[in-house]
Amino acid sequence: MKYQIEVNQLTKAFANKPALNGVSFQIKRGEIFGFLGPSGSGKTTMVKILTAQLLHTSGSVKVFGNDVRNLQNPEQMKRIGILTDNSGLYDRLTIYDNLELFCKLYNVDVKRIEEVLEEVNLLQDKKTAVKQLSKGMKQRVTLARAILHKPELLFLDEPTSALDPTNKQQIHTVLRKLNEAGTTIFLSTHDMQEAEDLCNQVAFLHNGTIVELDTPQSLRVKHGDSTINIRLKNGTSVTVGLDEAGSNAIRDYMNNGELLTIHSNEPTLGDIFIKLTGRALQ
Ligand SMILES: Nc1ncnc2c1ncn2[C@@H]1O[C@H](COP(=O)(O)OP(=O)(O)OP(=O)(O)O)[C@@H](O)[C@H]1O
Repeated sequence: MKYQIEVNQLTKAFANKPALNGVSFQIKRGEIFGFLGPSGSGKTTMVKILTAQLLHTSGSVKVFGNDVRNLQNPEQMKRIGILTDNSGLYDRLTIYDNLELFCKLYNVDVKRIEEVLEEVNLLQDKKTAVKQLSKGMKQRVTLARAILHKPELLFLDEPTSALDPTNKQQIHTVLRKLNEAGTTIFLSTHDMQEAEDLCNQVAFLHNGTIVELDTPQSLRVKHGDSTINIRLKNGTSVTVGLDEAGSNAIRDYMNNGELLTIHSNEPTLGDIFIKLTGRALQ
């Protein structure tokens, strides 16, 4: 099996109104695939379709090489983990007791609870009731629950939305480690920095259609203007091209001791999204 996920000409309509239209992409094992789009572009709908919670209108969707409906089989369902904004945690139970319930559901040894809480940096809080947790801590419990059964494929729908930078970083660290250990990740986000930091491949979603799909690096090269910005010690700035004239200019500034800093003018993913769609992701 070459791909963990294969989507071909997918369409999803709600009451004849299309939410996703002609969407195609493939995700290889071990990738972190970013599905980027502003509010209402169809990200959650895509996650629900890929996790067999919602049926698509037309096109084909394969997960682990089989029709997505195979995920309704509990044994197949155990191969995936899902984190959505609907946490499904029991507020009055402790972190540990919440995870214990899921251990029973997934037939996972309770020894795994301490291991997973260590991973999300919550071991010392295991006896705290969920209702007493901060938003960031709660989200880390939700992540712990999603990875409790060591899924091969993890779906994350806006996992760090509205979290502070520290909690966001902690979640990113966990995701990187999981990915290094072989977990494939489908990440829906409107946070372009998150996508730059984590993803091997990104799809830009606009009004239910993919308008661009590539590696972040290739997108930056494709949509960049191939120039370098030079700041000189006298306070002025100069823009030069990535050509012989540009390199001669840089060499001269260096030889004359005039050079202060050099910056590439590569666009961010956010810049590229605005260029393609005319609107910001946030
Ligand atoms: N159950 C539903 N019934 C009718 N329309 C729906 C339903 N679910 C989603 N939609 C519509 O489909 C479109 C895509 O919604 P979706 O929730 O997938 O977007 P999103 O990118 O996840 O947005 P957000 O970031 O705000 O969660 C929207 O126009 C939404 O109103």
